[in-house]
Amino acid sequence: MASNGFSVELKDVSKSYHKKTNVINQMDLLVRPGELLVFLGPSGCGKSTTLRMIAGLEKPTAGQILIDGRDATAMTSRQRNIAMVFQDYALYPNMTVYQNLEYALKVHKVAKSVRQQRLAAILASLNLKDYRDRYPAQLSGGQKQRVALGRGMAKKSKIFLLDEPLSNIDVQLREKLVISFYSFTSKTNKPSSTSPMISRRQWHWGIESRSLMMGRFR
Ligand SMILES: Nc1ncnc2c1ncn2[C@@H]1O[C@H](COP(=O)(O)OP(=O)(O)OP(=O)(O)O)[C@@H](O)[C@H]1O
Repeated sequence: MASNGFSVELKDVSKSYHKKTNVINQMDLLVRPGELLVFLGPSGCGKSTTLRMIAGLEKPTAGQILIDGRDATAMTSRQRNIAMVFQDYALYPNMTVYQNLEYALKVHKVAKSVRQQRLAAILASLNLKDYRDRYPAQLSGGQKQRVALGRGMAKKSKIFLLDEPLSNIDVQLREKLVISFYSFTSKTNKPSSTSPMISRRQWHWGIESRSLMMGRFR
């Protein structure tokens, strides 16, 4: 597919903690740019571990991870160009919603006018306009998850790793958010569930899923 998003490839990857039985055993996986992959499975089967290895937060015990076709072993998190939304949100407690979203853009030296425009659109699409000046401690779990999701959207990362990003969000809002998220990360900017690359059925998997990974269209 013509795209400048990043591919993710796992080759024969295994992972054990404390030299015990493998949590992940010889896993092979290829996610091409623009593809969306959802991990489904029982608690403890290794979904988060897989995402954490791709993000560089855990090292595989064996095997190789390639990001954009390059060995990820020596890559920093920034070089991997990954946005990861964690189960625990990982927001900065001393920053407001707006500042949390803006921080990533400041680090990447995005101009103020562009920041303002992009963040206004993200706040609107995530139903967060009324909360922009609140601190994380003043938000519900679902509102915090939306801020964490917004941060990945703001950065326009090449790869999104979302670990239970929607578990605290009610069903109606889930669908709206997934479509908003898709439109922000897609080249076409169409919040369409009829995209040739992602079928409606896959969207429902995504919406209901516990962990999901998506490459970015662009
Ligand atoms: N830091 C760690 N040290 C030791 N064992 C760990 C560590 N992190 C995870 N595990 C174990 O590895 C296995 C896989 O955990 P992981 O968090 O990847 O599962 P999961 O599929 O994401 O589960 P859930 O759906 O409950 O979040 C579990 O048995 C867990 O107890």
